Amino acid sequence: MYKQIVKEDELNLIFRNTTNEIFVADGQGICIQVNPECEKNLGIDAASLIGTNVKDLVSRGLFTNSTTLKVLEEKKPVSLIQETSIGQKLYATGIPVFAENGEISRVISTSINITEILKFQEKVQRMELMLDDYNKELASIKKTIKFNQGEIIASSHHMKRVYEMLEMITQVDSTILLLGESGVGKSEIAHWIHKRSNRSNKKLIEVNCAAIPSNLFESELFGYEPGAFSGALSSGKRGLALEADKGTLFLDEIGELSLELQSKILQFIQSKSFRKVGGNKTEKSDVRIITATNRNLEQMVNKGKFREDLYYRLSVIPIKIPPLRERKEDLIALIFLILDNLNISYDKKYTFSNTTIQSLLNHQWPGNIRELKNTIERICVTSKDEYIDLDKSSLIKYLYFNNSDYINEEIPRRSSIDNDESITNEIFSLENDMSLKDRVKWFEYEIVNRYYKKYKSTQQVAEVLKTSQSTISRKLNQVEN
Ligand SMILES: Nc1ncnc2c1ncn2[C@@H]1O[C@H](COP(=O)(O)OP(=O)(O)OP(=O)(O)O)[C@@H](O)[C@H]1O
Repeated sequence: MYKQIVKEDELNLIFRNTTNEIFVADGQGICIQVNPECEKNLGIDAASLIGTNVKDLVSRGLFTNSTTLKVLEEKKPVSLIQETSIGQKLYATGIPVFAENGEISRVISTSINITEILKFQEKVQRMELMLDDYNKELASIKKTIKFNQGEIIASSHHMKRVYEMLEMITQVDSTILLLGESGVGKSEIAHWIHKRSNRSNKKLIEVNCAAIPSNLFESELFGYEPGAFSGALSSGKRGLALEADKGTLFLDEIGELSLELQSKILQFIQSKSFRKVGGNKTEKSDVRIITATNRNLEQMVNKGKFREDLYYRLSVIPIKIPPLRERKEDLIALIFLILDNLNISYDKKYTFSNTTIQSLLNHQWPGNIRELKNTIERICVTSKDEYIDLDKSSLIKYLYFNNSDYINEEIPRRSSIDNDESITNEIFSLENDMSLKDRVKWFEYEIVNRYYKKYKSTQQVAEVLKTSQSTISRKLNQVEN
């Protein structure tokens, strides 16, 4: 049988080279031996420790919680955590060695340095707390992300006020005027109001005043009698106002109506009655009216472009929906909502990196929610991976809307312009007094108009020119009104 003989110098070698600290004291608690690891942990050399009572070392503040003292007191093995004066944290175990007389002759303490482990543990705890905070934040975002189930995203101060107002007015029948830039969500809000009103079991009829040509507007809205005009259906037409009876009539882009049509609308709002085109019978329709515009109606009233009496009738409850750039707090919720909806529609799991979210948050979104939604959709559907990591400069190529799409000022009428060629000449002429801004607007109008002549549909032009139908209608109307 192999008999293991360990020589003393070999034991010494092990004692000196172990990475665990070894501290040996006698039965009185006087230090009699330490290894180099102990010198390292305490920041003091062996000579200053050996021969000193542990009580003195503790009272000098060299370390806290002495295993030696505890073992001497309890006469059994103990384990505890110590901290040394140089900031090391040790997990120490002390073991008593008994002499034949039953007294403790030695206390052997070994320790492992757990400073780094504790730091790591602290880091993990901090991360867990952060994760907890993120989860809470996410839960609160998810609470507001319920637009489809009937909630409006209102994390920002501005939108909270709008939301409070909306909640107050859903049950009353007052006329509402929704104001705000293109794409802020006016139509969505009109639908939201209807769904919450006591008319929700009836229809909401949406009429885009800019999309229906002026000459057809009256017959579309109020209907017509058989044979009322050439090309009319022989059965006549009921009209949208009657379709909306007991429900809601939503007149979008009300600022685009001609003065003549404005008077017809005023008459209808005042009396809730109308006559079909070609008819002489008075029809009644009980509708709640919601209107919306991205125009400055007050300014239009001052310029004589909008009837003052109609303006006052419509703005019984005016609600201004702030642009996205003024409600950054809603942006994050909208990003996640749009992404969620997209994932549902395309059965995908698109996720955005922090950089992508930050780039989206930093953009001003002149086209508001519509621009945000289109951009997110473009980013996702053109991405090879479901995990999308996009920085600010890469975001630019997904933004196809241009600020001028959202400006609603009018172009001054130039009566001298009557054909394509003279328009182009005038725009580029060095002789006239037109400002650069007006020339750009005329130029835009020209492009849109030429496409309109070709396609005869604002919807198709919008698709070709990659913008919204309302933008196209507005640009056409800027000069035609
Ligand atoms: N809170 C919302 N959550 C998700 N999508 C929204 C929200 N609000 C609006 N949208 C989306 O943004 C787009 C623009 O909204 P909407 O048509 O309601 O704007 P608008 O202010 O009526 O614009 P315009 O003046 O051009 O008619 C739509 O696609 C709509 O579905």
